[in-house]
Amino acid sequence: MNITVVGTGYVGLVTGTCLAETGNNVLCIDIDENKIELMKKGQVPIYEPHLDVIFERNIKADRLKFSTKLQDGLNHGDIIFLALPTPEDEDGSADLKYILGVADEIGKRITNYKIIIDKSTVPVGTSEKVAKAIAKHTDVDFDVVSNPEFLREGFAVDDFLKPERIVIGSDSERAIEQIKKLYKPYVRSGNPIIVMDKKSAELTKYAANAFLATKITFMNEIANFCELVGADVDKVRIGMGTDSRIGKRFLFPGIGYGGSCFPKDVKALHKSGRDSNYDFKILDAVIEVNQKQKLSLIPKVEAHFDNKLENKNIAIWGLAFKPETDDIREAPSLEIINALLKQNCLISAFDPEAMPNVKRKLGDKISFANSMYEAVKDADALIICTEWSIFRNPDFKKLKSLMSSSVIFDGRNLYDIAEMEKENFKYISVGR
Ligand SMILES: NC(=O)C1=CN([C@@H]2O[C@H](COP(=O)(O)OP(=O)(O)OC[C@H]3O[C@@H](n4cnc5c(N)ncnc54)[C@H](O)[C@@H]3O)[C@@H](O)[C@H]2O)C=CC1
Ligand SMILES: O=C(O)[C@H]1O[C@H](OP(=O)(O)OP(=O)(O)OC[C@H]2O[C@@H](n3ccc(=O)[nH]c3=O)[C@H](O)[C@@H]2O)[C@H](O)[C@@H](O)[C@@H]1O
Repeated sequence: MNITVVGTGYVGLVTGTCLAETGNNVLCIDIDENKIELMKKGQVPIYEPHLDVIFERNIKADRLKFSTKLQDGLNHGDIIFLALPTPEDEDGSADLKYILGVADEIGKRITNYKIIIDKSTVPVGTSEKVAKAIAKHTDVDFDVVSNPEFLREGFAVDDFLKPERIVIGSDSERAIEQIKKLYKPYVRSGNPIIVMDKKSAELTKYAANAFLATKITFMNEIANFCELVGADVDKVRIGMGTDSRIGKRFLFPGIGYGGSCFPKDVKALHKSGRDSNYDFKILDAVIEVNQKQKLSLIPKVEAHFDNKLENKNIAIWGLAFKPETDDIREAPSLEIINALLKQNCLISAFDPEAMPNVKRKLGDKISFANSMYEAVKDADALIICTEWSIFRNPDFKKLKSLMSSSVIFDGRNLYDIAEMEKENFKYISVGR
C-alpha cells in the first residue's frame, strides 16, 4: 500500500519504518527541514534500539522516503497517518493545534478518497474535530480513524512489529477493512485487532496510560510508607506482583514517572474530566504524588550533608527519563539537577545516549563525563536517576577509589542492600 506518515518523531518514524518493513511504500513528512535532510542522508535522528537497521534496509529497498511537503504526502498516500505532537497546553489539556492545523491543510489539498488515521494521543471527540476541519474545505470523500499507539520508547520497534493489541476506532467498513489488511502481518501470533467506535478508541489510550501511571504512583506511595515503617518495598513488590490479578510489571518504585506521555496524558485526562464536570480525584493524587516523588531524593541528600550542599561535587548516572532512549522530556533527572544547582552543587553527569539533549538544554551549567567512572571522580555523592544496564553491576572498588566519599543515592533500587554494606558504601535507595 502507499502510506504517508505526517510527523516523524518517536511514533511517526517507527510507524513509517515498520510499515515499510512489510512491503508498503512509505513517505514520511515533517516540517523540520534538518530532520528530513538527515534522514535523506540515511541517518536516524533519534536513538531507538534496532530502528537504524530496518531504517537503512528500507531506504535501500526504496520503500522509505522523506519530504517536508504535505502536498507530496497527499499525492503519495492512500492512507495518511497523523503522528503529530499533542503537548500539554497551559491548562493541562492536550494542545491540538498541530493535528487540526494539518487537518485543515489536508482539507485544502485532498482530491480523492483517503483514510486519515490519527495515531497521536488525543482527547475524546478529536476525530470528529479533524473530520470537520477537513470537510470545511472540501466535498471529497474521506474517513478519519482513531488508531492510538501503545509503543514504549526503547522497545518501540518490537512493540510496533509485535503489538499486544491494535485498537481501531471507526464506523467505516471500507476504512476498517483496509486498516486490518495493513496490520495483518503484525498480528500473526493471534493478538487481536479490536474495533470500536472512535470515542472509545480515543479514551482507551488515555485510560491505559493513566492506569499505568497510577500503578507506578501507588507503588511509590507504598515505597514511601515502607521507609517510615521499616519494610522493604522490593519484597512487598514481589509478594504483591506474583498475584496474577496484579501482575509483576509496572510495580517498580523510583523517582517518579517521566517521559513525553504519562505526565501530559494524565493531566489531559484530568482536564477532559473537568470539562465534562467530572472530578477525577484519583488523577489529582497521581499528579501530586508524582511531582513530589521526582524530588524525593533531595531531602535525603540534604540530610546526609546536614543541609550544606554548597560546592559539593555530585555525580549523576542517567539523564534520560528511562533506559534505552535519548528522550529527556519530563525526566526526573532534570528536576533533581535543578534542585541541586539551586543549592550551588557542582554536577558531573553521564548518560549513554541522552547527554547531547541535556547539553542543548542546560549548556555548561553542568559538566558531562565521557564515562560513568569519569563522572564520579572526586564526587561527594553519586545519584542514580536512570536504570541503564551499564549501571547495574559497577566495579565498586574502582568507584570507591575514584569518589571522595562512598555515598550512593539510588533512585532506581539497582543494588542489594547487603552487598552495599559489604562494599562499605552508604547506600540510600527508595522504599528500603
Ligand atoms: N513517544 C511515545 O512513546 C509515544 C507517543 N504517542 C503520541 O504520539 C504523538 C507523537 O508523539 P512523538 O512521536 O513522541 O512526538 P515527537 O515530538 O517526537 O514528534 C512529532 C514530530 O511531528 C513534527 N511536526 C510538528 N508539526 C508538524 C507539521 N505541521 N507537519 C509535519 N510534521 C510536524 C515534529 O517536527 C516532530 O518531528 C503524541 O500525541 C504522543 O502523545 C503515543 C504513543 C507512544
Ligand atoms: O503513550 C506513550 O507515549 C507511551 O507511554 C508509556 O511508554 P514510555 O513513556 O515510553 O515508557 P514506560 O516504560 O511506560 O515508562 C514511563 C515512565 O514510568 C517509569 N516507570 C515505569 C515502570 C515502573 O515500574 N516504574 C516506573 O517508575 C519509567 O521510569 C518512566 O519514567 C507506555 O508504557 C506506552 O504503552 C505508551 O504508548
